[in-house]
Amino acid sequence: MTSKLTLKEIQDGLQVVEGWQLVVGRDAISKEFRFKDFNRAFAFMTRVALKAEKMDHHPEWFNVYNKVQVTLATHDVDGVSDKDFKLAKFMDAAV
Ligand SMILES: C[C@H](O)[C@H](O)[C@H]1CNC2=NC(N)=NC(=O)C2=N1
Repeated sequence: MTSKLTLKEIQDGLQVVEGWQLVVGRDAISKEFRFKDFNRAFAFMTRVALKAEKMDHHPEWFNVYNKVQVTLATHDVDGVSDKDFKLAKFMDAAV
């Protein structure tokens, strides 16, 4: 059963991942990834998409050229869950 993390749990989780921030005014975490070019950005998105589908947990993201803006939240609990931090850790390692 996925549970909604408390603010303290989210803040603790943010210490473990790299460069993620709490979205002001929303229960979500966010990070901007920058790459050398579009191909590398899109290859990253492809790797993450396959993992997200396997996890059945999907990012909200926006890509323009070499930048990928990612926001993670768990709709099922209307907040942030461990699934978001699991995907965030995967993304940090998948650059
Ligand atoms: C039906 C499907 O399993 C659910 O809607 C999954 C799909 N992907 C998801 N992705 C995210 N980010 N949060 C969810 O709660 C979620 N739920």
